[in-house]
Amino acid sequence: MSLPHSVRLVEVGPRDGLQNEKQPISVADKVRLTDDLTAAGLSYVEVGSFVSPKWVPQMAGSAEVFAGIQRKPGVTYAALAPNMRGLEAALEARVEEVAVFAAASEAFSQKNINCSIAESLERFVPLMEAAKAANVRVRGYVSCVLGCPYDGEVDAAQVASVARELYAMGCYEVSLGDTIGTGTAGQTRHLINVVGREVPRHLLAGHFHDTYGQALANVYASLLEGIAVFDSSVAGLGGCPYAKGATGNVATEDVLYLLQGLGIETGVDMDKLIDAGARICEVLGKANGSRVARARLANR
Ligand SMILES: CC(C)(COP(=O)([O-])OP(=O)([O-])OC[C@H]1O[C@@H](n2cnc3c(N)ncnc32)[C@H](O)[C@@H]1OP(=O)([O-])[O-])[C@@H](O)C(=O)NCCC(=O)NCCSC(=O)C[C@@](C)(O)CC(=O)[O-]
Repeated sequence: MSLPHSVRLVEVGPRDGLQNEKQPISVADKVRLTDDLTAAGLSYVEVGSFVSPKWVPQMAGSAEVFAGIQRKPGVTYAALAPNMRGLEAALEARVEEVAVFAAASEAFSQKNINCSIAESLERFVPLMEAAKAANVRVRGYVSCVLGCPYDGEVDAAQVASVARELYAMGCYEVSLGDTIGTGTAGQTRHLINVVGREVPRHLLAGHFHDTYGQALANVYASLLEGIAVFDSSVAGLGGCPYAKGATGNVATEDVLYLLQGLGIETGVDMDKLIDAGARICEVLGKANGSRVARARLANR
């Protein structure tokens, strides 16, 4: 299969990247991060989550963040919503798209959203109907597609089954999450082949965490399988509360560098993106998780 001509980057830094940070981060800093990312040319940003603040305290101020951002035409500002309550809050905050999230492993589903996989899918049905009535598109996530911190190996057929359910209930795209970053390129290609029998490949996205340093290889393996949408996080922000030692998502700067080298269009400006990552790392007092950003910043 030939490589795609263009790729859509789904920037998840303000949500997946920040959700596990223990230190307080001001609404102003979250707003600035989102605005910096869209100024760099990113056309899709997951800004926050409308989940229980007891479960994810860092996302509690998402409505305020949505109220503060400068909405640019052509940019989609999205958020997670796990249930009807989350959807209602998201609609009130004028979220343009929501994402529901299920898991391919039972143990992770219980730990993350306190219910079984089947229960989570049932819970999404009224949410999907209400979102459709409000003219809001819904993206679906499947977590633990290449391994679970509790159950270990995850069968690709199980991932395909959950992805098929999300697609059948109306998710316009299904993002496959290697939550603990243990997957390899060979496993990724196999996964896409199996899931691709249930959901058309052009409606699949790759969401790779970099815990084992395999994320960029997995992005490339996915490109070879015809995937053209990738979730990534500026400066490689993030972690996973359920996987000790987990790092963040693949860094947006590193994915952009890979894509530029392949001549694949994204519409993102590397220098502005690096500035956005450098700024939020300064706010967090954290090292930059992007190898490309570190190299470029050292040479400025
Ligand atoms: C799903 C629930 C709510 C179930 O949580 P629960 O405790 O089973 O639900 P509940 O209905 O009994 O509600 C418990 C409390 O939360 C409140 N509540 C209930 N819903 C909401 C809501 N929407 N917004 C605000 N508050 C809410 C509700 O009102 C109640 O408040 P209380 O009466 O105790 O004061 C909870 O488990 C939860 O919020 N989980 C979120 C977990 C999460 O956000 N995880 C991170 C995102 S997923 C991810 O990162 C993976 C991904 C997507 O990136 C892909 C990958 O890498 O794998």
